[in-house]
This record gives sequence, C-alpha cells and structure tokens, in this order.
Amino acid sequence: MSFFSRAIRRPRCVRRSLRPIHSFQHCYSILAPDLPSIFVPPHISTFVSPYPPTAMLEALRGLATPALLAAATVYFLAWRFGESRRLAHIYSLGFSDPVLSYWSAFLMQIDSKRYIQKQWERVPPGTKWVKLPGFIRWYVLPFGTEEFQALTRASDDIVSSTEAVNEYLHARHTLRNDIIGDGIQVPLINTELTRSLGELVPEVNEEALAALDEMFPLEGNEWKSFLVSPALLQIFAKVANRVLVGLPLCRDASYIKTNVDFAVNVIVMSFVLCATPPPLRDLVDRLVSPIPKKFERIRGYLQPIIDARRAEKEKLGAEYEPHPDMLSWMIDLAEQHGRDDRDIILRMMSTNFGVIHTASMNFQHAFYSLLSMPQYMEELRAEVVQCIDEHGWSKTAVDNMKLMDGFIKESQRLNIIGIIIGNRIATKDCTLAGVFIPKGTMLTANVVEAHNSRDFWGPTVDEFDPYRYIRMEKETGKKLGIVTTSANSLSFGLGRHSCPGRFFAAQELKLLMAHLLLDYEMKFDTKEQSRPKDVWFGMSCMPNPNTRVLLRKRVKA
Ligand code: HEM
Repeated sequence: MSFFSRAIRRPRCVRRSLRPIHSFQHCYSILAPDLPSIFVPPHISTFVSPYPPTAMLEALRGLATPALLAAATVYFLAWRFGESRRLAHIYSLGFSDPVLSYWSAFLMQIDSKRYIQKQWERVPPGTKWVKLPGFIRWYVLPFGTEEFQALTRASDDIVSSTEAVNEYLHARHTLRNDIIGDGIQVPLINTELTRSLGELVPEVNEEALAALDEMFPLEGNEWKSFLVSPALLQIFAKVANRVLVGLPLCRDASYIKTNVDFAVNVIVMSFVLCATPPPLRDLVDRLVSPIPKKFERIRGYLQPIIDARRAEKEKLGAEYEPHPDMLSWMIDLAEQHGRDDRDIILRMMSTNFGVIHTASMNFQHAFYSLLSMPQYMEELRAEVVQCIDEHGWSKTAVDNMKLMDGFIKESQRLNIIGIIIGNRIATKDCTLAGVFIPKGTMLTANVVEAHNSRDFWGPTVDEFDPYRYIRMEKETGKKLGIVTTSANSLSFGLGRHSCPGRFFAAQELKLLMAHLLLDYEMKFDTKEQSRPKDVWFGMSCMPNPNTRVLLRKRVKA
C-alpha cells in the first residue's frame, strides 16, 4: 500500500517517463527471475510499476490475436495476389514462400555474387528455369541451354526488353519512353554507325588523343596522380559525342557535363520512383525530377545545330553533304517518321545515357586489370606498335589487335557489372522451352554462371588469360572477340536486343587502351600499388570510384 501511494504521489510526467523502465523490469524478471536486477539502478528499482505484471501480460494477450490476424491477412494477400503463387512451379534460389523469400532477397542483396553461385550449385539436375528473389519481384532465369535459347529467340511480342527497361529504369519518366519507347533510333546504330566505323577511326582516334591530353595533363618526366573514374567519364563522353554530334560540341565541357549528369539523374530518379507508390509517381516526378532541366539545357545546345543543318541542306540542295554523325541520321529519321525536334533531342539524350557509363566502367575494369598484371604491358604495347606500323591508325589496325581484344574480353568476363543481364518482361502468358511463364514475369540471365562455368571455360576458368580467345578461335575456327555474344559471353546482353553499339564500343575501348600503352607509364596510386576493391550494391557492381593512378609521359624508344 505504501508503495502504491509513493508511486501515485509522483507527478504524472515522471511516472510516464518511467514506464519503459518498469516494463523492462517486468519482462526481465519474467525471463530471468533468479538474476539480481543488475541493469536497473537502485533508485529506480524501488519504484513500483503502474502496470502490475499480470495486467501487462493481459494487455499483450489482447494484442496477440489482432497481430496474428494481421500477419495472416498479409501472408494470405501476398500468397493470393503476389507473384510467388504464379511462379510456384519454378525452382527457387532460396525460400519460395511469399514472406520468407524476403529473407532470401535480403541475403542476396548482401553478397549477390556468392549467393547466386551457391544457390546455383544446389539446383537439381534437369531443372529448366529457376527464380531469384528480389525485394520488388522475382527474376526468372534459364537454367539449361535449351531454355537460354528459348529466351534469346523469343519474339518481341512475347518478351519485351522495352517493358523491362520501363520497369527497372522507370524509363517512361526518366528517358521519356512514353514518347520514344518505340526505339526507332536503335537500328541507326546497327546500320549507319557500324557501317561508318572504318571512316570514323581517324575522328575517334583524334578525339581520344585530345581527351586523354585534356583529362590527364602531364609535364616533363614527373609522376602525377589522377582520380580515374570522373576523368574516364569525360573522356568516353567526348569520344562518343564526336560520333554523336561531332565537333565542336563534343569538346564543350558544359554540354559533356550535362550528359554525364543526366545519366546519373536517370539512375537516381529510377530509385526514387521505385520507392514511390505507383499512383504518386507522376506527381513525384514532376516535383523532384532534375531531368526536365537537363532536357532544356541539351535542347539549348542541339536545337541551333539542328536548325543550322536544315538551313544548310535547304541552301545547298543536291550539293549538301550530310555530317557523318548520329544527329544527322536522327534528323533524317525524324523527317521520315514525322517526328518533331523534341523527339530528336530525347533520342540523342537516351543514346548518350547508354554509351557513356557502360563504356567507362568496362574500360576502368580493363585498365585496372592491366595495372594489376603489368607483365602483359610490354606484349600489348608490342602488338599495338606492330599493328600501327603495318596499317596506320585504321580499322584494320584496331581489328588486328587480337591480344588487346582478348585482354579486354577477359576483363569483361571476370569483372562483371551485375549478376544478371538482358532483362525482358513477358508481355503475355507463354510457354518457353516447355515451361509456363505467366504474363508480367521478369526474365533475365545469370552472368556469374555464364562467365565462370567450369564446364564451358575449363579448369583455368578462374585465371585471367588474355590468350584464351586466340586459342579458342584456333581450336574452333569460330570468331571470338569482344563483340561476340553467346550463352557464355553476356557482357553485351543476349539475343535480338544485345547491344548494337558493341562494335563502336570495342573500337573506342581498344583505341584508348592503345594510346595509354603507347604514351604513358602507369601504376596504381595506392599503398601496396594494388587494385582497390570493386563496389557492390545489391545485384550491381562498379569499379572502385576512388581509384587513383599515377601517370607519367612515356619516353618512346
Ligand atoms: C562497353 C560498352 C557497352 C556495354 C558494356 C553495353 C552493354 C549493353 C547491354 C548489356 C545492353 C542490354 C542488352 C540486352 O538487353 O540484351 C545494351 C543495350 C543497348 N546498347 Fe549498349 N553497351 C555499351 C556501349 C554502347 C554504345 C557505345 C552504344 C551506342 C553507340 C550502345 C547502345 C545500346 C542500345 C541502343 C541498346 C538497346 C538495344 C535494344 O534494346 O535493342 N551501347 N548495351
């Protein structure tokens, strides 16, 4: 009684603030009744809780039923309307249960490469498709060759790469795929750009030299330290824009920066929109997206050029010589399809998004592989010198750099930029390699397995061997270069939507590497001169953005 009265006499606010401590005391005494109350200071332990233990247990018991009911409802809804039930017939890499699969998704996010490797090893032989848990959805992957081929051969009206991009990049908002989602500009890369690669070598080469000089300025014979990632982004943006818009715009620092930033904006906005409930996405996009401003800036650069080229064409008539760049091809394309100038500018921005970061990341990986295996430098240099001596800076010379090709391809094999590649969404219920795939399923391929399969690559699968492809070409008689895509070479995706820009990309990667080898001495600017660890986030990986290298001008013999 005296305890009660003491407690009652305390002001209400004090009693309230003590509630958590009292609750803890009660739980503690229930869980460990024999232990002394070591966690509770003596002046507090003399108080009496306003909630006697039995009352609290009653309260908890009262809450238990609604909590259980709520959990059962969530579980039922997840099972009834979620993807898990529709994909129940497909083997799971982890828990298949609609709720427990989130635990698998969590484990997968922590170390996705190891997760998929370990789970893949456990798949029973004869399995056709498997599914990988994500936080947002399941990813369905072909397990065998027949299923992989079914995926690569499936037509666009069954599996859509555009719908997949619309989902994971929120491309309707970020890349304005609501306007340019028909992708009519993509064939220009396969046709006009790839056909012009030979003619473009002198220009690409000139731009590569100018961009390297600008981003890695050196004087005398001193070593100088550079942060690689931002420098390479600029270099690749400039080189690519030499063939996208030509001179002088490709050297305009502000235009280049706007395009590089735009790509980052697209990624950031795709995360923001992913976290936004679908009905609010339009609004959030309108309120926070920096992309419309980027569009206005790019329009400021491109519109005068578009106008000038049209005026020139009108003035010169039959004597007009079109500029050999993507902008000219896009202007013609827009004319054929009756599209306005906004359409052209959006397509140019979308192309820029696809060319800068991918090439820069692939090059960083190859560059860091070279710095960590300097034993290959002399052989690669010798090859470059021989090819240039024989053919000058030409397409033939670049094509003949076989060791360089193998080196970059081997770097792509072992340094992946994500564990899955080639996302497609099933646009209707369908059957692929004999298995039912429901509408809306995200299909994709396992890069980790493709690039590290001991069965395919043999016992040296874990070794970095740039001669691997030269040997394989001799043995099989099949061409096997950076640009070759197959079930075991997925860096450029798969099937009919594999990267059409890979021929240009291979050319620029090789040209830049050739110039670095000929004109620079190089090493890591790190303590042990070792390669900094790649950075993984979820299913994606990028070369360490803090990597610094030491460069100095190379004295040529
Ligand atoms: C090393 C550099 C590059 C890498 C690693 C790369 C990689 C990829 C990948 C993985 C895809 C998806 C393929 C699929 O879904 O199956 C893709 C698509 C695409 N890439 Fe690249 N790419 C690179 C450079 C380029 C360049 C330079 C261009 C343009 C000149 C380009 C234009 C495209 C286009 C337009 C698509 C979409 C194709 C379609 O939907 O049909 N890429 N790229």
